[in-house]
Amino acid sequence: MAQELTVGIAGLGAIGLHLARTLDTGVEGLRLAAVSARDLKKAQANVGGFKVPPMVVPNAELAACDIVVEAAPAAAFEEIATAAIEAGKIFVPSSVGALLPRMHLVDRAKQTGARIIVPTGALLGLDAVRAAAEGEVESVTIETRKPPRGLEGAPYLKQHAIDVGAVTTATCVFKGNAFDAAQGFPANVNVAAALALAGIGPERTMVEIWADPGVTRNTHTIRVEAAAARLTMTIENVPSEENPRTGKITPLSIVACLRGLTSTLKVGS
Ligand SMILES: NC(=O)C1=CN([C@@H]2O[C@H](COP(=O)(O)OP(=O)(O)OC[C@H]3O[C@@H](n4cnc5c(N)ncnc54)[C@H](O)[C@@H]3O)[C@@H](O)[C@H]2O)C=CC1
Ligand SMILES: O=C([O-])CC(=O)C(=O)O
Repeated sequence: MAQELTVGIAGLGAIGLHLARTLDTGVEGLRLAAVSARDLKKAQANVGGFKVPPMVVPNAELAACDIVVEAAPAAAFEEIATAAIEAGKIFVPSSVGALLPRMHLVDRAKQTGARIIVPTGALLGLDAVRAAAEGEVESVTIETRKPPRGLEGAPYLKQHAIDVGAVTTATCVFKGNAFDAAQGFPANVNVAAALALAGIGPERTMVEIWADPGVTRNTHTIRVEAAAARLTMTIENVPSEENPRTGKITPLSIVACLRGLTSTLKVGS
């Protein structure tokens, strides 16, 4: 049998707590060893009833685990990522947008032996996008539509004095590349960052963000025009109760991603 890998999770919100609970119920080849959070006392209470309670540690100490999953706000990304990468571990980011302006971490990982594994997260089809990007790709676009409250608090909206609370019809609030989208909407379009990394990069990947009172789900449509194929794919994510910005499928995607690190049978590229 393959060796068991220990997992550390940074952040116990919509993604992290769900993931922690799933690992505690038992996932072959993986053991939840440690968690971190902003409020360590609250974290202790959250995991206290687990079958096998993990250690509650500061962010940097998660790097003692084989795999570090970041599921914290983007502002905490650098501390969590740096510790894991310096220690040569497997780093699985949720705040993928925060990786785009820190691509030096990828170079550093090459030196330390760390790996950075970006999960598909709230998106779909990154296997096909990666395959297409092995050949010629003309264009990659993503259109994100969220119920207005799923965009609340984004720095771009504040800078441009856009009040999504007042939106009554579908309104395009951003059009630009994935790099700028990730900076302006750090808690809303990590999917665009993941798409950019899978395909043709953050400068060439084009993004539209819509505040749409007509949708109840966080909806992402990817369009890829490539020499080998044309892709059009849509995912409609049920917003999680804990954080309406985050689709419920996100922690499930991370569980699937972690299983892929240890499973004998792995499906999809
Ligand atoms: N890759 C993807 O497809 C997706 C990524 N995300 C991103 O994943 C990240 C986590 O999302 P959610 O779980 O929905 O957020 P959340 O807000 O529900 O949970 C974040 C947790 O981190 C904790 N936290 C705050 N500061 C911290 C610190 N300095 N160190 C450690 N923990 C800290 C908070 O107390 C909270 O419990 C966000 O950046 C979000 O934008 C969200 C949805 C999809
Ligand atoms: O959950 C979603 O639909 C997408 C999301 O928040 C993100 O990409 O950050």
